[in-house]
Amino acid sequence: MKIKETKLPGIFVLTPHRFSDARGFFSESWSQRAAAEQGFDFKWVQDNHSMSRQPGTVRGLHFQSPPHAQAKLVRCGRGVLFDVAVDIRRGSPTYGQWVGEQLSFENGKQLLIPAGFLHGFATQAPNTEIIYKCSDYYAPDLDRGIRFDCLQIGIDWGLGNLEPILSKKDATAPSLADFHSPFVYEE
Ligand SMILES: Cc1cn([C@H]2C[C@H](O)[C@@H](COP(=O)(O)OP(=O)(O)O[C@H]3O[C@@H](C)C(=O)[C@@H](O)[C@H]3O)O2)c(=O)[nH]c1=O
Repeated sequence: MKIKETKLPGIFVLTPHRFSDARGFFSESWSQRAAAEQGFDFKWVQDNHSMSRQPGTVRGLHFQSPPHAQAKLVRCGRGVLFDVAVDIRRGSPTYGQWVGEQLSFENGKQLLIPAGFLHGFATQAPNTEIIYKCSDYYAPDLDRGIRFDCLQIGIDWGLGNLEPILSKKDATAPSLADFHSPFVYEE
């Protein structure tokens, strides 16, 4: 497993080794032991899987509030997507900053996003599937969102000419300016 921190401290790209042979490949997509050797201490309790039919589907930006905040480990099962994390920890030197990584079935990359960050993604191919581990269970009352096109964050989703396809909830989400984050930065 190759582990590389992104330009946004706290967000990592994990690339599992693929053992290829005539049949295809094998990889360990997560190893608690390998992660512990890197100083990571995540315990996953829920796996999510969603599929988006149309390229240009944007889901996000989402987070769950404490006491059920979620860390996430995200990968692409089929197709291609642009996965994004945004720092929303109050007092963080990188508050409001974002990082994006292209995740695909082909490249096998995973994005590790701790609690305290927004998560969202845009699909770049038909029928794209995302699979992600979560460190806490879904808590609908604590499910929150920020606009994917919030000007203060300024994410370049790489949509080109595609009109973003959003859920109703995401289309009416507030921007960062109208938001008091429940997360506080700890050094
Ligand atoms: C997130 C979630 C949703 N649901 C249900 C609620 C709803 O009826 C249906 C669709 O939910 P949503 O519209 O919120 O799905 P979606 O927009 O895909 O939400 C997800 O977006 C990505 C970016 C994340 O990071 C996730 O944490 C989650 O917020 O699925 C669950 O049962 N469990 C879950 O964990």
